[in-house]
Amino acid sequence: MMHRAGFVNIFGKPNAGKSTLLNAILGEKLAIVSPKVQTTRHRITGVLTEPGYQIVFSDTPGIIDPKYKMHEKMMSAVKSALEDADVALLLMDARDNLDECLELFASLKLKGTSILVINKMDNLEASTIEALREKCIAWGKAKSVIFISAIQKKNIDLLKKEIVQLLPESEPFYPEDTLTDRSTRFFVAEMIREQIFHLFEDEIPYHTAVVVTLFQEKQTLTKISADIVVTRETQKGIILGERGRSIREIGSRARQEIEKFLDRKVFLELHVKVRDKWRDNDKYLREYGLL
Ligand SMILES: Nc1nc2c(ncn2[C@@H]2O[C@H](COP(=O)(O)OP(=O)(O)OP(=O)(O)O)[C@@H](O)[C@H]2O)c(=O)[nH]1
Repeated sequence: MMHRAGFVNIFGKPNAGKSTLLNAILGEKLAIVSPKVQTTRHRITGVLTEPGYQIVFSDTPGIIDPKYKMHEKMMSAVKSALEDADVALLLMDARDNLDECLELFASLKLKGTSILVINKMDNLEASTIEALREKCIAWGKAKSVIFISAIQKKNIDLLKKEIVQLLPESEPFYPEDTLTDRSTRFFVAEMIREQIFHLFEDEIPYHTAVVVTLFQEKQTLTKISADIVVTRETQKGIILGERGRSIREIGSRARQEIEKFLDRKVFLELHVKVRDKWRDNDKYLREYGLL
């Protein structure tokens, strides 16, 4: 039987549901999902291996202002990801302005084939879906148009089938049991960062990076230390909370998530560090794995 394999990039505006879709397809919690925008800083690659095919996914950051150096890096990641993909999933929220999204997608220099994926169909009436579908098909720039609900896992199998059809004939790129080529440390850092997103409003999460400084597999548990890096002393105070209440909360929630992910007991130690302007500094960005 012919084997297909290739690279697929999910592309869309912040909050379109890229991380949720990736998780729905892979069935594992790989990318962090949060109702706030711009939580995805890295190119996360998930690998789906099934009989007859292998799909290598990349969850690229949404479109954003190159306001900070970090954002410039994210934008260049978006560009290269688009260039080297066999298939691009152009993902949009069904409630976003259609014309605006289509214009945006049309402006991308896509090399491979693209599928227009309209997410959050659970928010729409059937008649609205049909009207939208007609407009999308009339656009004509995508190979196909698929409505999904990433959160309810609706039409995910249909989408997978469509992707596979568009993949080139190729041997698999990764061993069969590979789920991702990101290190466990990376996911651990993301899980800690996710708790910061859940616990703090406004500015704080955007000024925060998490670096895992120690990852030790002991006989009965895994010992992990991590630094939460912020830009100002006042932010450090907020992360710590009154008598360390907030950081204990972050630690206990993150530990539970990490234990589920690693499927073993975890001892988690968190420290808060102040690094002035870390987001504009190449040295720090490299250290935090953002370069
Ligand atoms: N109703 C509904 N909400 C969804 C669906 N998919 C995602 N969401 C929600 O939309 C929000 C954004 O989802 P994410 O997956 O974090 O979006 P993203 O595109 O990865 O966002 P960034 O990380 O900011 O680039 C979250 O609150 C999700 O729960 C869906 O199918 N239906």
